[in-house]
Amino acid sequence: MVSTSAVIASLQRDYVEALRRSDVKAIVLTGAKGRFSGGFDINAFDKKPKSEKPVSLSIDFLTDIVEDAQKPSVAAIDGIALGGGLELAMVCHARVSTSSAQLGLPELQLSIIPGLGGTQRLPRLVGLPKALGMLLMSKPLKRVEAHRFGLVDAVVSADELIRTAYSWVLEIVEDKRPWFRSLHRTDRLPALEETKKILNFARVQAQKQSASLQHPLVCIDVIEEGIISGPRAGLMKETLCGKMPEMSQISKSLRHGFFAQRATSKIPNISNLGLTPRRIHKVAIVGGGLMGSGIATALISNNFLVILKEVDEQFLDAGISRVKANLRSFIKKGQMTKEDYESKLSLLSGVLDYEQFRDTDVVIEAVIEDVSLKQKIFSDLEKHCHSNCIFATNTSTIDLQLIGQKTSCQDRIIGAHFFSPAHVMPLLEIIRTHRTSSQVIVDLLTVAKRIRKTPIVVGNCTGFAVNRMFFPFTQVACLLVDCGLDVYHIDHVITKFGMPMGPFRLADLVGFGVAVASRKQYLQSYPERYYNSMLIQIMLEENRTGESSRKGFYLYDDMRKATPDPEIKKYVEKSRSMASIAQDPKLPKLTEDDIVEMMFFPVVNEACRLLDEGVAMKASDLDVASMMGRGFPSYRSHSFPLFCVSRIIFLPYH
Ligand SMILES: CCCCCCCCCCCCC[C@H](O)CC(=O)SCCNC(=O)CCNC(=O)[C@H](O)C(C)(C)COP(=O)(O)OP(=O)(O)OC[C@H]1O[C@@H](n2cnc3c(N)ncnc32)[C@H](O)[C@@H]1OP(=O)(O)O
Repeated sequence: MVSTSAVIASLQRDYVEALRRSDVKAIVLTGAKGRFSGGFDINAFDKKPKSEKPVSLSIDFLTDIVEDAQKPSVAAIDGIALGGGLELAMVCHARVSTSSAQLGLPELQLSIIPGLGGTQRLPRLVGLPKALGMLLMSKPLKRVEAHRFGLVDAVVSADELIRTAYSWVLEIVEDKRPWFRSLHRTDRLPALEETKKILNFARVQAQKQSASLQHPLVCIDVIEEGIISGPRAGLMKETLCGKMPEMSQISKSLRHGFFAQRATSKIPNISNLGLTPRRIHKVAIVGGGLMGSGIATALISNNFLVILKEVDEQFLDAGISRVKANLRSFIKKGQMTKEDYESKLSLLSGVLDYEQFRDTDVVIEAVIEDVSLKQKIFSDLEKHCHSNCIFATNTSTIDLQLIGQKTSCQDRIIGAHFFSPAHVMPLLEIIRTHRTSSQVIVDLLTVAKRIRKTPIVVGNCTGFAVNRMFFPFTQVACLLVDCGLDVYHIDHVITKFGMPMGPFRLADLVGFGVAVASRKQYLQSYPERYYNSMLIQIMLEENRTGESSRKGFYLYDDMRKATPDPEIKKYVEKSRSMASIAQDPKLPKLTEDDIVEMMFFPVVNEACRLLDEGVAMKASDLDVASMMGRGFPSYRSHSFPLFCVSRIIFLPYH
């Protein structure tokens, strides 16, 4: 792979040469293989720049040489123009794109300040509100919108792209078209007062979106500097802010996450065998509950033919209604059109028996966590499906060999553990036994990519990887409460650390019945490191089941708003009296960091065991599992270096 600095150096050399040559009137910049540019090589940010002198590519090259040149340039954009790629295109004096083009500045999702003038040129081309939305949400613009907002000057077919760009740039030379230097445009910038209002609103939104991250606010400051003090001052501030050490630490974590996520489907002795994924067209789902309907939604949304089997009409209607509700939520979020809704729903059919299973390519079982029921289903599937059909189970904990015990096709049995809600959560945990065939794994990896899930392939054990890694999380929380710490203080500290919710709010969401059932599995499998708190059991016995009963560790109103419940004091006291632990007077002095470490160090230990036992193949897979399966804050692996399991450290087990 050619290094970024080499690419930039050759671009600069060729550009200067083109400007020098008298036989060159104008310049067209374009990409290769249907892509303009995916942006800077993200790896380059870990390399120390050769020269100590801060060479500003943005000013010395792009602005002074390209934009202020005596010869016009036009960017011919096909495919993606992201990050530095779009910034380069915006330096040109016009932009022509194909209808497949995607143009965006996704840098902030990596805690990188767009460093080639994007913070100055984008607002001047598309207007301040649109530019802020694109930058802060890392949301690209596509064809019609890109043209409507003025990011591109024309949208043509791929065949016409270069020819149109050539004629466009020559018409600029002949003064038949305007010669815009986007850095100096002001026609799309609001008045100063309006600018301040828009920027302050953006600051509030950025804070709401992620209070702990500074780089979105820094980016807004850089934009503001350019509008108030002039675009060149903005470029200077952009260059300086791009080098802020604290942001580069967070960026290091986010860039690790970017590559780790892409590395999960690289599985030694599986993905490098050259196996061709088989055509998967029709998928059957057994069980139309919360998970089954979510999985069905994910599949039909990505054009799979799906049959949903339930035990009777009532359950089937309920399952299909859940799928419809899920699709409507996509429409509400602007992720699906009303026309799409009908076409996707037409891919789903409900059944009450196995008759239509004969030509299914994959079956995903998603019934309750009952071993004998699952065994019966797999035995029936073997009778009704063709001999290459893949049998997947959505179980979150049960040993796959147990599930497939009553079949003779263990090579086709695999785990497809979705995370609730299955049509939203990005992670798919693929569990293989030592008998699962490589072809079946490759096929399911392909399904995962098609439904836009990030797969991690793990071995077969109680809890697999994600739930096993995090089972100490709730254990320690209950231990700390039995030792005297407050339930809501623990939840507050963990939420403040960056988790989507604390362990007790999570227990309410999952439901106490599931929590108690899965704990039994862990007690059987890992008795030596199991803390048997009675807290949840006590509450379950008094019909507190969590969010579903509107009473758990919190009280819930009709809008699912959680409010601390003073009533739980009696359960906590009963649990403490049953625990054989003396109240620790030092406990109230625990700092928030102490609590975070006590909650996460055992998780890191469990992660290291998963690696040591070969259940997980790469530490970075477990980083991805934590971030995408449990919402561990991706920007945190730097401040909690122990957690970034890639740097394995065995810790004394708390
Ligand atoms: C000159 C020395 C530099 C020293 C540093 C000093 C800096 C000073 C100046 C600052 C300049 C800043 C310029 C700019 O503002 C900053 C940037 O441009 S940051 C990068 C912005 N771009 C992105 O964030 C895009 C990220 N990529 C994607 O979104 C997607 O990959 C894609 C491009 C849409 C393609 O998607 P897919 O087709 O699904 O393919 P994959 O995602 O699987 O990717 C395929 C393959 O490519 C690797 N890859 C993709 N993008 C990058 C990238 N930007 N850098 C490095 N590698 C990239 C990806 O990891 C996959 O690799 P594989 O797994 O196949 O090995």
